[in-house]
Amino acid sequence: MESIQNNMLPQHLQMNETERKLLAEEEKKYGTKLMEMPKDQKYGMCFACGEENPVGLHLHFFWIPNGVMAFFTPKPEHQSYNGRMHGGLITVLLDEIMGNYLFKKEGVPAYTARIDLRFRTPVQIGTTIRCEGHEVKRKGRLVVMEGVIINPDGTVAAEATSTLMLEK
Ligand SMILES: CCCCCCCCCC(=O)SCCNC(=O)CCNC(=O)[C@H](O)C(C)(C)COP(=O)(O)OP(=O)(O)OC[C@H]1O[C@@H](n2cnc3c(N)ncnc32)[C@H](O)[C@@H]1OP(=O)(O)O
Repeated sequence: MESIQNNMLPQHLQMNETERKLLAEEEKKYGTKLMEMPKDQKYGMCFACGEENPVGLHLHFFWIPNGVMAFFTPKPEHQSYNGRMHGGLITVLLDEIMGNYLFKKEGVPAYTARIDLRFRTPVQIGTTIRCEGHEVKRKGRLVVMEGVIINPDGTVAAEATSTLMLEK
């Protein structure tokens, strides 16, 4: 269960209170507890999800029907123009949510071969955004995924389509 796992983690790896509250709201919406994807020991230095990376984003991913969800609250060190989250880091969130989902689902690394991304509205530092990803189609080892980031007011902050190659 997420809440038990979260409490057992060191403070800097835990989801914050707002993220936990939003997770509970999503669970209410889906009518079920959402299971967290296990952390991968082999890739502990991953910038987006690794627990061993001292400057990482320490994301937590949850299975949702046909996809994946995560929350992120950008800090001052994640900005570009004052108060606005850096677009490169928004790209990291989208790349990761699509790639990590495939990795966990298939059990082999999924390498991003292409990512097309549209920044629609700014993400403000200190706000909690919701990231979602789901599979669109596949042909052999090539998989097309879609990802979206939603601001607290429900507006789309960014959306992306990526093509990933599954390792043989
Ligand atoms: C917990 C651990 C953390 C998990 C994190 C996951 C999230 C992060 C994901 C990433 O960001 S991975 C890092 C960034 N990406 C890379 O480093 C990938 C670098 N590129 C490569 O390694 C290779 O280009 C790649 C493996 C993607 C493909 O090379 P291959 O040599 O295996 O394939 P090839 O180029 O021969 O193409 C094979 C087929 O795929 C097709 N293809 C390749 N790229 C394509 C593309 N982008 N769109 C459409 N088709 C594509 C290509 O046309 C061809 O079709 P055909 O067989 O029909 O001829």
